[in-house]
Amino acid sequence: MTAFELRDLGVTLRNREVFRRVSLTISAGEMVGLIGPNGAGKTSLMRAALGLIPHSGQSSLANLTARDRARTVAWMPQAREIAWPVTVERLVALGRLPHLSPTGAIPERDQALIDQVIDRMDLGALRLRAASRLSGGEQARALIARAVVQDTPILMADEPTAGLDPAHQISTMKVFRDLADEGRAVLVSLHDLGLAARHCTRLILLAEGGVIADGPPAQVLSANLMARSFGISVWHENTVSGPVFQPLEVVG
Ligand SMILES: Nc1ncnc2c1ncn2[C@@H]1O[C@H](COP(=O)(O)OP(=O)(O)OP(=O)(O)O)[C@@H](O)[C@H]1O
Repeated sequence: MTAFELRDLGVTLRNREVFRRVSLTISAGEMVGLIGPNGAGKTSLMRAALGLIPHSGQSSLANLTARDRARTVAWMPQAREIAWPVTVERLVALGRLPHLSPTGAIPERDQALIDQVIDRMDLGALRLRAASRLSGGEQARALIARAVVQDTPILMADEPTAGLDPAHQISTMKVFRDLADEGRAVLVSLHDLGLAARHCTRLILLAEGGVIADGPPAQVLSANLMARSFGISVWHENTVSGPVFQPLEVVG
């Protein structure tokens, strides 16, 4: 089942074309990693898909009202700013806002979901701490939890694992993968190609002003495409504990 579609999407910022003619269909159940070198346009692609920046072409999400969009897509931007001194528990609960009745009371069912996600994101010990005073990685986990609690059919996250320690990077990718396996569509931009290789069902490689590869991780992470897009040599092997991918050297 199609979760969202982009048709001939293009973004030009300050007279510079970032990418053009990107057409994609993302389906329910897919865990899609968006990869590409710095400045390739990963953030711009996600923001344009959400209708947050001017673009050419179409995105099936761009014309939703703000409320409908918040009920359809949980969006985790790269900038992680927690402006208010709310507790972690309250911050996560804010993810339910698009679903609340006008009285604003949190229903019991919602509280159970909030508790479950706090547990899943390993935030139990932090739940009564002021979110604005957590470390960068702890704040990232709280913001991911807020997005997960939104309980939407689509999840989009811009570099969600940046700044997390290895254990929390892995557990966060597993949470996203579980959400995809449960039938949601997940799109995450990633610089860690090892995590992308292990946890994504599909990779989209953005470079040279467009999508230059789209398919299963083993295909997109090929030596040729990695040399062409990132200028790196790589080591990639299927092991008993899953695919292992390691960038090796800068080439060319
Ligand atoms: N507000 C803006 N005005 C002008 N140019 C911009 C603006 N935002 C981004 N750009 C430019 O657009 C290009 C794509 O940026 P974008 O942040 O989408 O890339 P990215 O692939 O997400 O990069 P990174 O991996 O470094 O996060 C870059 O060259 C960037 O300098």
